[in-house]
Amino acid sequence: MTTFVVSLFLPYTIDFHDLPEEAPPRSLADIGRTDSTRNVNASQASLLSGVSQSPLPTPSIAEHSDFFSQSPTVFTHFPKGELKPNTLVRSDSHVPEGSAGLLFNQPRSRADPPPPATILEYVKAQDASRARPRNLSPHATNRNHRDRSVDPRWATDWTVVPAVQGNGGLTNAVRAALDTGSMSDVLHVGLIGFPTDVLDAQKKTEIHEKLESEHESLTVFVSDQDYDGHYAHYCKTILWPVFHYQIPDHPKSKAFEDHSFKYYVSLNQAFADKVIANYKRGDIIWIHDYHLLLVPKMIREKLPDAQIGFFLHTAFPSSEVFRCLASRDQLLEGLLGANLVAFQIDEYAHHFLQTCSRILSVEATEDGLQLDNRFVNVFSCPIGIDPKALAVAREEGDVAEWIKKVQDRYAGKRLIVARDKLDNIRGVRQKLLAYELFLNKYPEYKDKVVLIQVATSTTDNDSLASTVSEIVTRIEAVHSTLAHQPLVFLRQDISFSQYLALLSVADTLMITSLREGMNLTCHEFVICQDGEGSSKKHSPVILSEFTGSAAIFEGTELAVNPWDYQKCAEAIKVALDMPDDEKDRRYIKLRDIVMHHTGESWIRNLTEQLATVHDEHFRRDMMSIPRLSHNKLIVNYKSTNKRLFLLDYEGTLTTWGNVSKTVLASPQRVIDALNDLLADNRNIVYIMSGLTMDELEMIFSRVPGLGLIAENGCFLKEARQDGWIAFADMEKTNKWKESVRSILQYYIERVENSHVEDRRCSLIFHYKKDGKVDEAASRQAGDCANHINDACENQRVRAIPTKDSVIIEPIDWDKGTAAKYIMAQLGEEDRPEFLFVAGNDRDDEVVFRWAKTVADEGGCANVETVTVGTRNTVAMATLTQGTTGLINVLNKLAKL
Ligand SMILES: O=P(O)(O)OC[C@H]1O[C@H](O[C@H]2O[C@H](CO)[C@@H](O)[C@H](O)[C@H]2O)[C@H](O)[C@@H](O)[C@@H]1O
Repeated sequence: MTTFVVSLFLPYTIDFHDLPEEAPPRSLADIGRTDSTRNVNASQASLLSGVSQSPLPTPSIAEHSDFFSQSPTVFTHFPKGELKPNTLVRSDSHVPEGSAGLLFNQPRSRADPPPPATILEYVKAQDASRARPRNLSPHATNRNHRDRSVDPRWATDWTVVPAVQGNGGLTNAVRAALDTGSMSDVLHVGLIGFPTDVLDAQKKTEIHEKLESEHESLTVFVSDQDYDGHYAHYCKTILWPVFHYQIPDHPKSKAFEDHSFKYYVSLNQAFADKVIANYKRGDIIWIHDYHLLLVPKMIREKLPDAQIGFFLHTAFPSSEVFRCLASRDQLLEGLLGANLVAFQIDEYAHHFLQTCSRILSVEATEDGLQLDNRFVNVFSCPIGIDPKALAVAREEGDVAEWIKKVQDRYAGKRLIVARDKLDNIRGVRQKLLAYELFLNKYPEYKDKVVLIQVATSTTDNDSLASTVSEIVTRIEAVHSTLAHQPLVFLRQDISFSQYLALLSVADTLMITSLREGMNLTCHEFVICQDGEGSSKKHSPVILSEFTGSAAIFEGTELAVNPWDYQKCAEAIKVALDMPDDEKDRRYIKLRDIVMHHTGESWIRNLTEQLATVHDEHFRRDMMSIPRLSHNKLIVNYKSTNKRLFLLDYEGTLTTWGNVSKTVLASPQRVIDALNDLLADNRNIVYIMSGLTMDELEMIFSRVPGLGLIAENGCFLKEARQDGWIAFADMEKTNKWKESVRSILQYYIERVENSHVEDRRCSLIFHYKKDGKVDEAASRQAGDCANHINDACENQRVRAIPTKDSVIIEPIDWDKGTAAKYIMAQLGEEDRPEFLFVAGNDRDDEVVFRWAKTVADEGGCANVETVTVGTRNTVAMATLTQGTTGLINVLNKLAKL
């Protein structure tokens, strides 16, 4: 049994080391590196050898950069500088887009340049392309076009090296799970991290084979156009900002049109095809992150029984933000191909449930989403780090040396450290503004504190970079003196050893992301702060409340709202002034959390959860639910003297129609079957229904002794008794109805031909128009259900969207609670020896579940639950002949 770990980038890439290096791309300067960064320069070398020390008490910013510019080659990305496959990497890798090729010798993209940034230019380009003669290749007139043909120079020597880009947290978690045996037989599926148009077919085959046979990796090859269009354009320009609450609506934004969605689809399809071609029955498929949202559905279409899990590493926004995406339906439907969709924290899972219920009008429950013929479980499970491997890495290589160097260089200073990718979501601008405010507000700290901010740049964020530069310059101009610079702003990455050293000596770590799925840097900080004697720090973490990590740190961090500069400035002061005993108290809890939520336990939880839900889905699948065995039923019926029947009405004993339109007289054969059953006084029979008490009385007036459950469990007429029992408190009911009615009024005004049906204990919002449901109406209905669920949470009511209505009913009373009551009333003496439950719909599942508990707990020896519907169910048996089949069964029993 193989586990496919499907994520955009493989944990490996290729270095074509013997080849003359490719010319750097135009954006190189933006990335903040030059080609010389591949070599250690003289001053860095002398610094590294420890020969040179700055003559100034504290160095200038440029010298600070020199101080940290150890040897920015690929080796500095790994502990001990080893290029060992499966090595530990930084969890939040933050490798700037397109920069991996600067570390290794790798081809550049042959794809056409991106569409112009402004709408105006885009329209001009479109017009020009339309005016082009038909028989001419569009590339022939494109001056920027790069030659797409293969280049024989790349048929050179190459080696497999660990990748620096991709999801470091995932790589570390898989490695830890393999080490501990929580996982075995893994097959990674992904890109090798650079554009491959330039490689010939033979080279691609060689690479594919080597990675498959020696590194358990299946390489997905896509065209450079798909690669760029998918990653740089759709993922980075549209999905990434939206998933982090930034709607790209600036007129200059390239996201004005989803021109790149087609590349997203195409790359997702290539991933799905690769998995499908290599899948064997019983394999497990895990798909990771926002780059591959469509893959679950694409795989499900070809492998209906496969065990598919999806984990989203980023945040998932509120439905109000998600709905701005033009391809929102396809993206959600893509995810719903999985058996399990998992998120870092409950908040994101909740947003996803709400978004699906709102946009796709599907029923959301606490556990997941009920689709027409399948259930998709939704779950949250935070990723973590590998604390053991990190602790070992801290003891190795030149980490101790760097700790010493940093301590010496900043002796007597309090250090605030941070390492972020310089993109809009990391809140670096906000952090600098808060720090500036701190320096202004608390001048007594000016000479005592240094913020070391490592900002790994992105390729395409000129405006953010210049805003940040302005703030850096201002802080320097106002607060730096000849002897002290309170800000060290590094526009390039530091080595792994320096990173561990900085985290070890810091007096606080400051993370101010505006949104972030998790943020594993602060987990790594916690581990680095541990130690004995003088190496023990236990410094606090200042952490944005908008990160997943803040949700699991339970207040042991100093939580901040990054937009609240005053509070952020105060948090810095609190962190620096914190007494040791409080530091220790917070630290011990933080460490427990980080040690508990590890990458390895994350994999274990996800694997277990997926196996459980897949098994459940498989059992629920109609194909695997056995047909009702008439023989067994007859034998059990004949051998028992106390029998209880709970029979759903609409859709089970009579053909399904809208609740309000069900014919108020039941077919004679139903009446006859029920009367025949009741003729045997060893039988107790109940009808379960959404209809009102009056409606049921009218329909079953000719079946004396029949028990009735009205309005889905809110009212009960006990078998062979007169009068009704009301479970719901009518005063409370009238109160919630009043609030719900006012919400419904808003939707009635907006949805043509909609109306509200008022039942005693429930309200039904009907929105079917001329027998059809239009898309806009069903979207409004989804909104309506969410609106009610949010607003009336405390009133114990829920709104459930169905295909043509929204049912608003109490949470505390349902058919299951009525069934439980009936059983309790029968008492020990009359406890049934035979229990038969029949239903067809969502609201019957609670009764099936209750009956199963009765059987499991030994409350009844012969329990049979049967569904006449086609939905997923927990019922033990199915009756494919529908209502007719059920009536035949009842007739048969009555005649025995
Ligand atoms: O920049 P990308 O190649 O598109 O990848 C996105 C980011 O992936 C990783 O971060 C995500 O996963 C982390 C671990 O689950 C989580 O902490 C973070 O919040 C997620 O965004 C990677 O660490 C980042 O460098 C990438 O930018």
